[in-house]
Amino acid sequence: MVIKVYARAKINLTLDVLGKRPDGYHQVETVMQSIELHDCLEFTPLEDGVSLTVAGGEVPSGADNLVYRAALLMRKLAGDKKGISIKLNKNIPVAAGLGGGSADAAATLSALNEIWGIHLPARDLLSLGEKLGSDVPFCLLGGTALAGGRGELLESLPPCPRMGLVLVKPSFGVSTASVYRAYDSCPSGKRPGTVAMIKAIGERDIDCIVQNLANVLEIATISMHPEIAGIKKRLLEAGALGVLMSGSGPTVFGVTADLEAARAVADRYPNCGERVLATETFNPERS
Ligand SMILES: C[C@@](CO)(OP(=O)(O)O)[C@H](O)COP(=O)(O)OP(=O)(O)OC[C@H]1O[C@@H](n2ccc(N)nc2=O)[C@H](O)[C@@H]1O
Ligand SMILES: Nc1ncnc2c1ncn2[C@@H]1O[C@H](COP(=O)(O)OP(=O)(O)O)[C@@H](O)[C@H]1O
Repeated sequence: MVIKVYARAKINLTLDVLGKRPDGYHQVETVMQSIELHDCLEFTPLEDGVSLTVAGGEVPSGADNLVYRAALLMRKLAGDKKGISIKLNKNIPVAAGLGGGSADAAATLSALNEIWGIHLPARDLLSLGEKLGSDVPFCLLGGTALAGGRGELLESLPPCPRMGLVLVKPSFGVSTASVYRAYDSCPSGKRPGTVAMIKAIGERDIDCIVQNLANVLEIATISMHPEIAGIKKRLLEAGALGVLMSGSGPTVFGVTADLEAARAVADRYPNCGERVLATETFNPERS
């Protein structure tokens, strides 16, 4: 029996950094949004052991993979011998600011919670997810949410209106740690209007959402990769309503009225060696 699961990526509609914490992480306040772009995972129960094969992405296939680490965490809880074979089909660009590894880890925690009959309540899964990464709790919840703390304090928000998205991922990846380090030495830019963004989402006002797109990490990542500013400019010229770098980057997303418009903007975008994808926002209650 093979159980197939989607692991959806995320974008950050706002990202504010409120300061540095004693544990070395940064206090963040960010409106996060699930998107349709997803990895696919296939789970096949085994007598014992954990095996992982990866297709389609430059990611570790052993114990360093977040899927493998999530399976080991769940196996400890499962007590008696439990085994699983996992096939990970990567579609989400890696080290891109789209939460790909976090999404895969969250999908693995949720799937094994059922397959191995552990049935942990949601709050316990969220605590486990936090051990694997700051974005994993959001990826467990999905939809539209306000995240605080390191990213583990979540408040669900009303579903964002369905919007088209054009994702432009340059050929390089960036490490989240290096971006936060660069941020610490950058002058802080314009602060996001998080309250105004939440109001715009509640009113399902796409124009107002676009006007409130803001990410304070952009200035740090652009200081290391100035070409990101050019991507933003070209996406707007191709017809995006608004543009923003997602998370620690380097992916830039352009917002459009719907998926069809996103495909049209992606076709018009003058590709300079980037990976360009058209997708849309995802909220489970809408599907
Ligand atoms: C920037 C954000 C925004 O959603 O996403 P991505 O760009 O990674 O998608 C997240 O804060 C990234 O979360 P995640 O990618 O899980 O980072 P983690 O593995 O937890 O941490 C990697 C490193 O980033 C730094 N880090 C991460 C989160 C945080 N709130 N403060 C930090 O300073 C720390 O140096 C940490 O060691
Ligand atoms: N299943 C996975 N998918 C993607 N990256 C993974 C995975 N497991 C471990 N990683 C590692 O996690 C790092 C962050 O990857 P990813 O989550 O895609 O980036 P981001 O945090 O920028 O969204 C990468 O350097 C990658 O090597």
